Amino acid sequence: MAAASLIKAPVGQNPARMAAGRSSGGGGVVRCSLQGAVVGGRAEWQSSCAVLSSKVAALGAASPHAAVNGRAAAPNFVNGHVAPLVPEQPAAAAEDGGAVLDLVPVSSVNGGGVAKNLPQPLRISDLSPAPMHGSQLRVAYQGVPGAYSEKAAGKAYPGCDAIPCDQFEVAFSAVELWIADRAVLPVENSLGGSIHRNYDLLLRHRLHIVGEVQLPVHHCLMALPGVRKECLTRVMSHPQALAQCEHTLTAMGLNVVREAFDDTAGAAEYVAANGLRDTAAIASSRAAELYGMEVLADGIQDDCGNVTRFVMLAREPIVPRTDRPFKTSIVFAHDKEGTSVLFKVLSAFAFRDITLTKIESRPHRHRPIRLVDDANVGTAKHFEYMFYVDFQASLAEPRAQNALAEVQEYTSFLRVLGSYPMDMTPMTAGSSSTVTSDDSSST
Ligand SMILES: O=C(O)C(=O)C[C@]1(C(=O)O)C=C[C@@H](O)C=C1
Repeated sequence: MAAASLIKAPVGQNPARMAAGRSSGGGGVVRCSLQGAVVGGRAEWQSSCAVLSSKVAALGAASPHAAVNGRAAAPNFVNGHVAPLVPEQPAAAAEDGGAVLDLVPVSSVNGGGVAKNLPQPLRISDLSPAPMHGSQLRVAYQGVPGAYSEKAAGKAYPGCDAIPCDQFEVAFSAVELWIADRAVLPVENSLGGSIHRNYDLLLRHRLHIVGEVQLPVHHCLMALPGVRKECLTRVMSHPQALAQCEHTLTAMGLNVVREAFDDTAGAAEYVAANGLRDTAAIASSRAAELYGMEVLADGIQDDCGNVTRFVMLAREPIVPRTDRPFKTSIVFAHDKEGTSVLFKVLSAFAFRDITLTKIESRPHRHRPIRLVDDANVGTAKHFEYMFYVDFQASLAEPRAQNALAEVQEYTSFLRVLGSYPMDMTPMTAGSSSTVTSDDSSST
């Protein structure tokens, strides 16, 4: 299988998992047809399933009879990365009108018909296990119980087993090492902006974004029972929380030292555990309950619309659909000087009426990216900046696939971080309605 990989593997990535290539000649894509797939290891099997599912779904879009399980078109999609569109193959029609997905290598086919006496061919329904809800999922988050990340995990996967981690990196590793099924991590806040650390980690790890939650964040100022505001000389919390309450603290006359802590609830726990009667913490009301702190002021965030966006991460991507609003996150880089690459990339979306919801540039000069060439030989490449873009379209939509195929023309590195349901729950403070999560079993 020739490998003209066009979506490059960042440093530390397994290039085999980044198989992608052009439809014209020598594609790194695992070449499949609906009549059967030449499958190798698990990763290739998954890639061929994803590519086949996109073709079956495209057939489903073309004719009502070929619709499979009512699912709309799935993306042309390999291991979470867009594979260029491959020419459609005529599908073998099953008796019930659904397309037959023959993923099992057949030893003999009599006269072009389906092979006899072999295991039944897999169907799309076999590839999409029944949705598993939070109650059986282990979800890693950064912080201790009472952190907003814990609340976000519960919103994303109601009833899940939330696993506290002392660092964001540990949450990523917990999923990669099968200790957790998902990770839920904050990526931006409506007041404090992006949480850059996690953008960098998204690039360095191979997890996929499979969902998002928008969490209204309602901060409380708290201290040990009986401590009065006038006795305070210090306020501790997560830097984001301190930034989100800066003006209110000043307005309250608390011109005291601000001290950063790993997470909001951790700050409350620390003050309580050490009996600090000159120190307050900024955290959630649940943290106050958990650690025996008294709330001195409630709702001290500078803006009542204070919302933090979290993303849900998994080892495998979901197969995007078009039956609900989807968002797609990508990261790209280029090494072409002065060729208005950004303008061309943004126009690839604008001319297809695709709305962008985020653009973030991250300096990357000193951290090489591993690029994989046509012979699967990796070389380290330095880019001045990595650009993160979120757009409102599903990879199941041809306009999104075609936009990304065009973006690939302009960039030296492109990776799809995920295509996932948008969190459409109302953004009222304290709203805790559940979000459409990735509806997949723990993978
Ligand atoms: O410290 C917490 O409680 C977290 O969940 C982290 C975090 C963040 O990193 O932004 C999440 C939501 C709030 O914006 C404050 C802090």
